[in-house]
Amino acid sequence: MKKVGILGGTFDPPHNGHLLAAEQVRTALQLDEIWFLPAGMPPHKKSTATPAPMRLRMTELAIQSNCHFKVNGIELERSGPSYTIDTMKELKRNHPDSQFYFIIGADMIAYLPKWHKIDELSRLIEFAGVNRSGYSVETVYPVHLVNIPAFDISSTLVRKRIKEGMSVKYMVPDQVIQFIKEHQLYES
Ligand SMILES: Nc1ncnc2c1ncn2[C@@H]1O[C@H](COP(=O)(O)OP(=O)(O)OP(=O)(O)O)[C@@H](O)[C@H]1O
Ligand SMILES: O=C(O)c1ccc[n+]([C@@H]2O[C@H](COP(=O)([O-])O)[C@@H](O)[C@H]2O)c1
Repeated sequence: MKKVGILGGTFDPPHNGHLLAAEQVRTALQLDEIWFLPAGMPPHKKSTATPAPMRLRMTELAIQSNCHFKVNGIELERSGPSYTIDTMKELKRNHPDSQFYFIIGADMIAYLPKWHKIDELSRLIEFAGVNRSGYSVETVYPVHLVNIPAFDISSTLVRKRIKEGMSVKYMVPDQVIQFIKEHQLYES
């Protein structure tokens, strides 16, 4: 069986906290690959400001330097909320030779009780959880915890800094910064 980590996210934009978490989980759990999964319409966010094709492209640019990282656009092909259970059922059907670990930060660990069909989902796949500043990793759900050097950064912070004209170098991969500048994202 191939062991595959899935990092689902809005990636508006992707940042080095995502890359750090993915690489730490990959090595700690000896996963073969990490698939970055941009969410079409994230279930608990009302709207995403940036169109899906741009978030997909930024995610492709972000992962370029790691040969174990791939991007999977499956959720962008579906309309309606991107429930993880639907995605993972489809991925399992299409890749019967793979065992999936869904990677989540501590904010999402806290939110697990509210996930759609969470009991069924937690029987279907494994969860890998990473710490994140300001959130507890305690949960009643079975989560493989991976302790990472906390990088206190979020897409919200990146968007805010760009809007205020502050540097995001070393917070966001250079190629993503280039894309953001070319398309004048997050400036207003
Ligand atoms: N700095 C970080 N450290 C660890 N995990 C993170 C970090 N940033 C994001 N994650 C995790 O990555 C996944 C995708 O996150 P997402 O794309 O929503 O980024 P975000 O920074 O949380 O965005 P936003 O600020 O817009 O809510 C989530 O499971 C989230 O918990
Ligand atoms: O399926 C659900 O109910 C569910 C609820 C909250 C979050 N998720 C998934 O968790 C991942 C991280 O979410 P977000 O909003 O932090 O980008 C992303 O892949 C979401 O689709 C999934």
